[in-house]
Amino acid sequence: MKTIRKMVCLVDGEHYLPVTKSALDMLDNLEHNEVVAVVFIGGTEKLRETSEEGVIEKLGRPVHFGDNPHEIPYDIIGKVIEEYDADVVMDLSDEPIVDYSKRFKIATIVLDMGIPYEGPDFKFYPISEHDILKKPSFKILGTGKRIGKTAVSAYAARLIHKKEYNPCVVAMGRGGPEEPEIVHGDKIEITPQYLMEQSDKGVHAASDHWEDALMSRILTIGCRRCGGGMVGDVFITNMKKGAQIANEVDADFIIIEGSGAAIPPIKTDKHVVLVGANQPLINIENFFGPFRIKMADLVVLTMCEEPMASSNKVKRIIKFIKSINPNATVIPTVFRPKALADITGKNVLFATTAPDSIKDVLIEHLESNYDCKIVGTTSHLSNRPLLQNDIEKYIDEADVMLTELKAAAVDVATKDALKAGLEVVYCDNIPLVIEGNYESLPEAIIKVVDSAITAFETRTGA
Ligand SMILES: Nc1ncnc2c1ncn2[C@@H]1O[C@H](COP(=O)(O)OP(=O)(O)OP(=O)(O)O)[C@@H](O)[C@H]1O
Ligand SMILES: O=C(O)[C@@H](COP(=O)(O)O)OP(=O)(O)O
Repeated sequence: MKTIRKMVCLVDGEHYLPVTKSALDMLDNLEHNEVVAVVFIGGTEKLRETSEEGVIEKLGRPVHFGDNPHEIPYDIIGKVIEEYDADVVMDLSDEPIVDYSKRFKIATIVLDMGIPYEGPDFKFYPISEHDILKKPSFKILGTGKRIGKTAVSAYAARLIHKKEYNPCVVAMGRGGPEEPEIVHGDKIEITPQYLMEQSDKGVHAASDHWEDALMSRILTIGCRRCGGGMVGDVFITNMKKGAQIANEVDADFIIIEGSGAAIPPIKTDKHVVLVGANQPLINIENFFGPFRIKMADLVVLTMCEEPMASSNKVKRIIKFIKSINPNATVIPTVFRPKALADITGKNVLFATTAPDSIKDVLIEHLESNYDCKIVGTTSHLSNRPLLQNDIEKYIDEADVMLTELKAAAVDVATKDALKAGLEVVYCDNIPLVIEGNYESLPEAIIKVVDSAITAFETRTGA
């Protein structure tokens, strides 16, 4: 037997009330649907009856109003959903009361309460979350691709390990394995030759769980996903299986890592949200950027330097994040490369996915910190033909291929370098907090870990 859907409808004064009433009656007459309440979200043009009592009488059901008739009562929408324990919100309004941006704001509120938001030609679903983890956990999600989720995930795993908790990472990626794959970064030595063997077997050996395992030397579990919706759900993923494996392995804290702007469909105790200051402001401040930001206990704002982001842009993003999620800690950072093996005095060919515009900063950092010479750089690690051209250009001058473990790092960069007799050294991206009055990143991460452990213990009585 299907249950009845309790529906809250959003209506306005830009529709003639009898027209709105006929839509409400129609929705009410649908089998399995009950309009439990109406929220009046503004407008006057078609109202002959302007008193609240008059509108309630004309619509024939409970109607809720905000204090200011010229503003959408976002808070009232949330309260009404709660009061009526609604299952869905149906929007019967239109321009000029709602526009695209206002609808995304409404959607953010509704979806955050775990129910769908519908209109005549759209339906947004809340994200799915499997409640299956049997250990304390947090998840790392982001507002876009290549903004540092993996770098921060690996950094957090190392910190947690130092605290003598035993973490594992479950990562999903679009190049992940058909069946969740365990990489024992804690036990095996992940050498370039070992990664080549994996790659020759058809494995995407530069997938995020390999990167996490190499950078942090902990156990990781790799999963795949296809598709990413606007809110953050994926179309398919084997992450549920991956999370179940995490319950069984020798680890006592679980980091669940997202892919692109897709949110891992696994319920966790806390959330770390990565936002790239290099991203267009519209994607951070509008659409479903705020939905992700509101989930955060900690926001790591990455790429906070020129030319990716001016200091004014960074300040504006921090202010915006604090305005919509005042409880979250916000830490602005930049990334700097760290070689995982000695490259002192070597001639280095550096392969990265970082944009060309930051190349000189990264070269300067490597040369001054490692006393090496960067004889060539390619920022085409994720474009195989261009990468191959760049490698051919510089390979004769280099002793070492220094590469991030991403994209074509194994099947092209490592392979070509080994073939040419070069040493291959992998490179991590370390988040550093920018100058200013900000919390320490390690402390903020450990705070999230501790609060996740407390939340887990409270939730499970453990
Ligand atoms: N100083 C910098 N400025 C801009 N980009 C940088 C800088 N340093 C590193 N990067 C780039 O930042 C990105 C960080 O990638 P990271 O993998 O951590 O992000 P992600 O969101 O997890 O993506 P993926 O899942 O592909 O690994 C890389 O492309 C790296 O080359
Ligand atoms: O493309 C993706 O799904 C991952 C990387 O995938 P893998 O290479 O790890 O499979 O990158 P992200 O979007 O997290 O920045």
